[in-house]
Amino acid sequence: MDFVVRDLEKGDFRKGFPEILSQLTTVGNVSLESFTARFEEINLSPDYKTVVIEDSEKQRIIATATLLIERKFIRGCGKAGHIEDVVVDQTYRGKCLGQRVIEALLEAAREAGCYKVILDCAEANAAFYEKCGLTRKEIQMVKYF
Ligand SMILES: CC(=O)SCCNC(=O)CCNC(=O)[C@H](O)C(C)(C)COP(=O)(O)OP(=O)(O)OC[C@H]1O[C@@H](n2cnc3c(N)ncnc32)[C@H](O)[C@@H]1OP(=O)(O)O
Repeated sequence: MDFVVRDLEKGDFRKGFPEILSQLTTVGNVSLESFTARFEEINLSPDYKTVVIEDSEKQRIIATATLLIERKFIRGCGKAGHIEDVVVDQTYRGKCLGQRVIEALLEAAREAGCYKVILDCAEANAAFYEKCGLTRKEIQMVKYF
């Protein structure tokens, strides 16, 4: 099987990008137009990076994860990376593809000069992130609107 790790492209809408995200959470109504508008918006920013893995034989997106770079005042106006929306298609799990997308984002964060990368996850996924080299720290809090 031929797996390619690369940045998200406009054509990925038709290669199953919304479907892969629906294995993580509720995607809602995302049309090609709204996907394209959001893609163009984040593509202009140096502070967003969404990576995907494509099964090139099937031309399907089988994994994705996003890095957001926060520009801080603390730490000498340092930058912190936030990893979000990590998912691997259920038929491809256990093949180190999750690890590959995380490694790609950690490297991107390092290259962008981030002093740390953080993320929130369920207890059930903590061991996966520990395998990727992250460690536990503090707790998550939320308020939905
Ligand atoms: C910040 C966020 O977005 S959190 C949301 C995370 N995403 C989800 O919960 C969506 C549903 N789950 C998934 O998509 C996948 O199961 C993922 C992304 C969590 C893991 O992806 P996979 O490709 O299956 O993981 P991968 O094969 O790279 O695993 C790497 C290592 O972690 C281990 N691992 C993976 N998942 C788990 C787990 N839930 N518990 C314990 N160990 C795990 C693997 O066994 C492997 O260890 P090894 O190197 O010793 O063999």
